[in-house]
Amino acid sequence: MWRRVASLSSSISSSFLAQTASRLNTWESLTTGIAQQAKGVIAPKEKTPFITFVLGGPGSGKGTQCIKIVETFGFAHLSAGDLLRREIASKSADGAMILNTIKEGKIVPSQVTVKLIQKEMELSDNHKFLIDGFPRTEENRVSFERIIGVEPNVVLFFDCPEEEMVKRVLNRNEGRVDDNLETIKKRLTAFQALSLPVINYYSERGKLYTIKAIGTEDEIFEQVRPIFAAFEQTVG
Ligand SMILES: Nc1ncnc2c1ncn2[C@@H]1O[C@H](COP(=O)(O)OP(=O)(O)OP(=O)(O)O)[C@@H](O)[C@H]1O
Ligand SMILES: O=c1ccn([C@@H]2O[C@H](COP(=O)(O)O)[C@@H](O)[C@H]2O)c(=O)[nH]1
Ligand SMILES: [Mg+2]
Repeated sequence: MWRRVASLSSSISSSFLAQTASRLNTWESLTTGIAQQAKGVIAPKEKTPFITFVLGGPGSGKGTQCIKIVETFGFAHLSAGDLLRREIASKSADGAMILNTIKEGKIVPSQVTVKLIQKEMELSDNHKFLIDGFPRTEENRVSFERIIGVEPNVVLFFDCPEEEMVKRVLNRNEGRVDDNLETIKKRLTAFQALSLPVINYYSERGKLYTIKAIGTEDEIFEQVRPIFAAFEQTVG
């Protein structure tokens, strides 16, 4: 089971710990983890987490390529959209709010999404994560760093022409409430206004890998493969 507490020595600075101590929820999860480890309840973490953010507009092929990355490189796939749809299906307290937000092509409050991602990471046996469709805004990005306390190692950007994205989404046929022309237009606008700044942020920090997301699924994966192959030795 992945525990962020176990990566303290390698990825969290002492100043981060001091900041974290002032945030009750995070501190609780840290201290609980430490106490459990001291009691031998959970195994100490053996590997540092390796985090990939998978970004791109609606229908750019993020989910499709994530399946291939999982098959080939053994990552855990956490789709933020799927986690939110699961909340709707489970009729949780946030379900109705999430449904309305998705129908409107808007972005769910960061705290809600980050908590869902955090829970999945903590439950996972894996240390290699593909976080698909997140962060969608600068605020999402900052929240993730603040709550989870780590930055991504790699950020993939599936760069796809709008016309192609619209065509793919309208043909998807999975019964999604947001796969209609009206919502797609809103999602594309949100992507341009809110998500591109996140992509630029990671580009400036040398973490961005841009994939030309046109062609067959296999052709696109041949652009993705060498990125993870290059990390395989070090990541495990
Ligand atoms: N290279 C491709 N060529 C044609 N169709 C594709 C390609 N890749 C994916 N698709 C199809 O396009 C649709 C959208 O793909 P996918 O669900 O992977 O996109 P996504 O980026 O995850 O979208 P969203 O952000 O809306 O979840 C799916 O029906 C998928 O099968
Ligand atoms: O981090 C996120 C991820 C998704 N959303 C909302 O869900 C839909 C669908 O997401 P997909 O990644 O396309 O499955 C998206 O349009 C947003 O409304 C979100 O708010 N935050
Ligand atoms: Mg998807």
